[in-house]
Amino acid sequence: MSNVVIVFNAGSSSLKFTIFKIEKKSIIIKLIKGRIEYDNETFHFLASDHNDQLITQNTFSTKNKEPLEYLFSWLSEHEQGTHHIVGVGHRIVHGGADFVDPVCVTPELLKQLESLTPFAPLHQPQTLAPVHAITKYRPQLPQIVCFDTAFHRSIPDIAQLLPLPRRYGEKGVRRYGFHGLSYDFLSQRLQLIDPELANGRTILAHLGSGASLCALKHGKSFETTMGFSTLDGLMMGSRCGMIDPGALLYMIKEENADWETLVNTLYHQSGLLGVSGISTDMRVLRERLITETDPAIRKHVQQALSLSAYRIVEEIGALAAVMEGIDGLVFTAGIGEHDAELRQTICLALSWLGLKLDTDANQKNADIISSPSSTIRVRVEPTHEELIICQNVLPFIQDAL
Ligand SMILES: Nc1ncnc2c1ncn2[C@@H]1O[C@H](COP(=O)(O)OP(=O)(O)O)[C@@H](O)[C@H]1O
Ligand SMILES: CC(=O)OP(=O)(O)O
Ligand SMILES: [Mg+2]
Repeated sequence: MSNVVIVFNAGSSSLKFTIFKIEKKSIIIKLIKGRIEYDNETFHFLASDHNDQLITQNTFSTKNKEPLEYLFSWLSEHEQGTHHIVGVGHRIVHGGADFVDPVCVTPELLKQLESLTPFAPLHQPQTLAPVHAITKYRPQLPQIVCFDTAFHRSIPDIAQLLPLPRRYGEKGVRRYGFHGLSYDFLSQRLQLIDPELANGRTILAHLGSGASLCALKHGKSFETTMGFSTLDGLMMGSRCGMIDPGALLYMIKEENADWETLVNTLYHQSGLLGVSGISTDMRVLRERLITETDPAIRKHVQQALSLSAYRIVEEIGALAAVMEGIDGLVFTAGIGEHDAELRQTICLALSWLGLKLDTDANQKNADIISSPSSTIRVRVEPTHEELIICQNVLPFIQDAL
């Protein structure tokens, strides 16, 4: 019987999970990886084995089945008495000012984390949902939560302030930063494969459905593009990123926009979707640029792609300025790992800094995509938020291993 840990990585567009086998108390081996994707009143369940071979693919109506209940019944069938679940790890998007280190779930802790929902009104309930589900379906399992905000606690105090009246700061309205588990993983990975970048001035670019940059200086987060909320910084799949707050004042005054309308506009209808009018999904937009025959639609798709790249270049410039230079650039997450075209646009725009792209290596999604004479080393590195969460779970469950 193998001891296994289940890790949940709930994000804006899906709930990913990974099942890890734990050997000799500390060796982590990936067994199964899967995701649950929500689509109106249905959910899709996909799972693949350690060789990334698809083992299950199903679609259900949420009226008939609760996704996590299904996951546990699937697990019971699938494991056939071979797996013993010893712990569960979760990504929680917001730890507020108080939670930095991973912590074991208690009813009291859950209440405290729920009280942070006003700071991340969409993500906090999404990332807490699997915690609630396990409390319901497997209450005996120890659950450990890890925070997306934690890695950014090293950002200088001055950069954590928002230039608003003091009373907002006192209520917790300040800059936090997100995608910290991804950045923590990458900084540890760089320590192994490229210590010079890990300890130098490196910009980590997490480009997925949600997107942000982290300025990694001497191994720590020095600045990041998301701030108070997951709306800040880069343009994303359906989120606007940084915009002039005057645009919100306009929506409120001229269109009587209420909270729900603003949430829907800024979180769900903006970004790539808003500008293209077509999709939140980078792959769909790339395809559409090739197949679309209507020049007006093509123009909008092209503008969405160009604006997304432009905003990344702008923010790289800002982060390089506050770090007083840049030695490395690392692309990660769905878009960062796979979209050679976007990486090329960004890298060409940074050639004035001495960045030289190896276009062949870039097309192949190679580990290093800059040429040897480049002043900035550019890497493509898959992120693994689930692995870092599993590592964080292990100290809590040593007695059970
Ligand atoms: N081969 C690819 N080329 C371009 N974009 C891709 C590719 N594969 C995935 N993506 C994009 O990555 C994004 C999703 O990234 P991901 O990191 O999985 O997001 P999340 O974890 O936030 O759900 C989508 O926009 C998707 O189109
Ligand atoms: C913090 C955030 O934006 O997360 P995600 O990319 O999962 O939406
Ligand atoms: Mg993600």
